Parts: sequence; structure tokens; C-alpha cells
Amino acid sequence: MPDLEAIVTEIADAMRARPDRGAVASYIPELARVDAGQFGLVVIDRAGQVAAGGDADIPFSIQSISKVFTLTLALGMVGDRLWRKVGREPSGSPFNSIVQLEREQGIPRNPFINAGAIAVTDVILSGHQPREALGEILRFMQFLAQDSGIAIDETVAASEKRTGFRNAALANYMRSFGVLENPVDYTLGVYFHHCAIAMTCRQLATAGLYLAYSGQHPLAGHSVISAERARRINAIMLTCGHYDGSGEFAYRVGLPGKSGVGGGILAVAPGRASICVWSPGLDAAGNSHLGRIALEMLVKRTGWSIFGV
Ligand SMILES: NC(=O)CC[C@H](N)C(=O)O
Repeated sequence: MPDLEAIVTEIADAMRARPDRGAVASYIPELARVDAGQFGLVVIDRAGQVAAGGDADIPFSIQSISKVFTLTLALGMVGDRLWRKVGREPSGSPFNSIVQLEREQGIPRNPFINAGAIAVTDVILSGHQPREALGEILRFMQFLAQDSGIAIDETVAASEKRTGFRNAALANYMRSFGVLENPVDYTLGVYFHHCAIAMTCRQLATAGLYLAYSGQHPLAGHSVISAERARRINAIMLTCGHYDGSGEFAYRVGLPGKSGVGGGILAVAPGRASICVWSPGLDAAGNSHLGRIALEMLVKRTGWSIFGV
């Protein structure tokens, strides 16, 4: 077993010293105010052993990382019927792209691009009031992270709602094909709010444990999903979790991972650990610049890439 404490500390120190940080997301005005100098890394294993470095306990906007958890919830609600509304192929396009939707009858390529995540949110919303659906998502996060203090940052949600014209276009377009079933405003409201959940690296790494351990959450003492479903979600994270940067992430890191424009990445080392890294500056594809570099260092030191050492 590698000395995780030492490795995580070494990586956090190396990342803090780097001048290249990428650029914080500016299309959501509230995210543009975040200090790009921050960096956090947490690795948690089956026994709940934590190796933490840097700003491990500062909450940040989880943004698209929430899509892993909404996918898990939606699959729990409707099972494989979900795949009638959303595909599971990489898009090779930016996260907010609309181009494929017209050719593919309003069915988004996968649950992690914005269009796909909005379709998944719509499924969770069906038969519920927006407030209930959002409560369901938030309680699921609190349960997985074993922390009832986790909350939605209403300022971020409002900021995105004010400026989310692109997502509104995607949602209306899908509604025109009947892929969305609920009022577009309701679906978008729930979507913006679950993206605006604020969590720390420690909380997110804890929440991701069920994906690292075949659907079992060792700390919650619960089977969250079947081993088969966990494996499949990991596969979609690997192929689609970084949008048009997914190939590069697989090449450099080789772990299922999901990024968010808040600068977080949740990564899963199956059977070994759940990992969360955060650095708000992004690369051109909207994925954390230092986050990816840090994970690349981590897999080099640990040999945890699923593709070999
Ligand atoms: N990549 C992301 O994190 C995008 C999520 C963001 N809420 C959006 O819809 O644009």
C-alpha cells in the first residue's frame, strides 16, 4: 500500500507552487468570483482512512459532479427505461453543445453533457413538485457524504438561472421532441439548484465511495446500488465524464472521473479509493487544469490507473 498521506501532501505542495492555474468559469458570474489560488485533494479508502491535502475542507460549487448522483438516483427510480431518454456514448462535443440534438431527435448523447443531465433531472422531477425532487437529491448527497450540513448555495443557483440561456435553449429544444415531460422552468430550476450544491473535497470523496466499492458504501454501511450498476456508472464516467476532454483524461489519468465547472473532479479507483480534487481554474474543455495534473501525479505514484501501472 502506498504511503497516501505523503503522496497527497507532496501533490498538494507541488500544485500550490504552480503558477499555471487555468481560468475560472466566467459564464456563471458567481463562479467568476472564486479565488483561483485554491487547491484541495482528498483520498478515502474502504476503511474510511483519509489522506487530505490543501483546501480539503473548503466548500465549492460541485456543478456537473452532481450529474453522477442524479444519474444514480434516476436509474434507481426508473431503471433501464432511463436509456430511452438519454444515450451513453461520448459526445466529443463541449458540455453545453446543442448540435447533436437535432440529428438525434432530441435524445442527448449521454447523461453528463448538460442536455443529458437536464433530461435526467426531468425524470427525477416527474410525479413530484420541484421542491420535493430537489429535497430528494440533497438528502441523497447528505446521506452519501454522511453529513447533514450539506446545502445548496442559493446565490450560485440564482446566478446561473439569470444567465442560463444556453441551458434554457437545450431544455426547450428537448421539450419540443417530447424528451422532457415537465414544465421547462421547473426542470431547469431543479437542475440549476443541484449544480449549485456546495461540498468540500472530503465530503465529495466520501460520497463517491459506493462507486469505488461495487455499489457498497463502507461508511454508510449500506448497499447503495448493485455492483453491476456501479460498474456501468464508472464506465460512463470514464468515457463521458470530461466531455470532449474525456479521451485526454483517460490517457493521462486512467480513472473514471467526473468534472464540474466549479473546478472539482470526483475520481474513482475501483477497489482502492474514492478521490476528490479541486482547483477552480479550468482548461479549454471546462475541466479543472490543476485537478487533472494532480490526478495524473497520483496515479503515477500509486499505480492506480485502471489501464495498468
Ligand atoms: N460542466 C459543468 O459543470 C456545467 C454545469 C453548469 N451548471 C451548466 O449547466 O453549465
